[in-house]
Amino acid sequence: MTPTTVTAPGVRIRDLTVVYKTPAGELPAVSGVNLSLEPGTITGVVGESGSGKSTLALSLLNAVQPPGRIAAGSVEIDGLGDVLTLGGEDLRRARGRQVGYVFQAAQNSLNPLKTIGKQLLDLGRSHDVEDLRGLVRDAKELLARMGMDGARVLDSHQHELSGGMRQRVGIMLALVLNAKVVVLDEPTTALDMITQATILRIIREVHDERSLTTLVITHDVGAIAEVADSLAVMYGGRVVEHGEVTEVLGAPRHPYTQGLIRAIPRLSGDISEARALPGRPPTLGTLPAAGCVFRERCERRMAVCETDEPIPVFRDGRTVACHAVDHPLALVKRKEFA
Ligand SMILES: Nc1ncnc2c1ncn2[C@@H]1O[C@H](COP(=O)(O)OP(=O)(O)OP(=O)(O)O)[C@@H](O)[C@H]1O
Repeated sequence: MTPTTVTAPGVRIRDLTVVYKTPAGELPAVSGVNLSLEPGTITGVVGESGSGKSTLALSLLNAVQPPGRIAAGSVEIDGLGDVLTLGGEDLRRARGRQVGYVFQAAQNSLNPLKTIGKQLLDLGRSHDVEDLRGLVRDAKELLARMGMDGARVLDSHQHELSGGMRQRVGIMLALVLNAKVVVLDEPTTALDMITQATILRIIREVHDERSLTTLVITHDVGAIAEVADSLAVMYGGRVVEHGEVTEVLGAPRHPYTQGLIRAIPRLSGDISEARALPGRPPTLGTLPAAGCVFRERCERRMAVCETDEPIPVFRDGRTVACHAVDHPLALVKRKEFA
């Protein structure tokens, strides 16, 4: 592994809106999202299926595909600029070199006809890596770092590897070009709990060793606590809460985060204490056009939630978008004197 002295870059997502074309017109899957990834940290993004996590991850690589489209916003990465203004060759180079990624279902995205080693060389050539021997050496070291026999893995086809091994190969391919920003979308999906824990630990170690800025998408709130520094909670295309992971999980403020945490089954204690969040998350077609997107499922729903979308408010190291949390009295007053 090449030691590096370069400091980790920061990433600033500003007012990001991504829409998908549907029979009912273009509808937002990500709506006005603001999120900063602090240099050298791991940010986890959690939320139920359909909350916009993968769409957000794709935006970091300007890789949203039709029928999707980035309708507004910017994604500034230190040393690279606004990724959303990059195109063609610049964008292709940035992906892999500056922003490494493992997309959802990475285990299935390897080419079944080529050995992993051949795919590694293809990747190196497509990024004009001159020292291909060095690349192979780095790949082997990374694989060894993840507890695998590098030479054997590079000689294998994907069908010769287990799910956990393929997942680690995906992570190796995301890291091997020395990208400083790494996006991992559901890196542990479909793995058993022990393998999940191992992969998350490896992600944390490699992140620290290489001084990266990392985004990890998952629907597994329990698993993310082990690996992330900060946690963003998404619902209906919005980031409804964001803060330090221990604080968000230890003292959640948004009613949705509270519900998500109550729904985690605990290994110790009564399993019946885990209470599933009532109702279902919205789809693009059922997202309300005005007001709070979570109100249908919210036990703290108020009249204002029907009409006004809550604005994210930063207080005490935490950003929360909820009328009930944000100055409930001030809102009542505002209504009274309006
Ligand atoms: N290609 C597409 N065409 C139309 N709608 C889409 C498309 N891709 C995603 N969507 C919709 O956009 C919304 C956000 O999807 P996204 O995959 O980003 O959510 P997610 O939180 O990553 O969900 P999951 O955990 O299931 O992957 C969903 O309502 C989804 O149905």
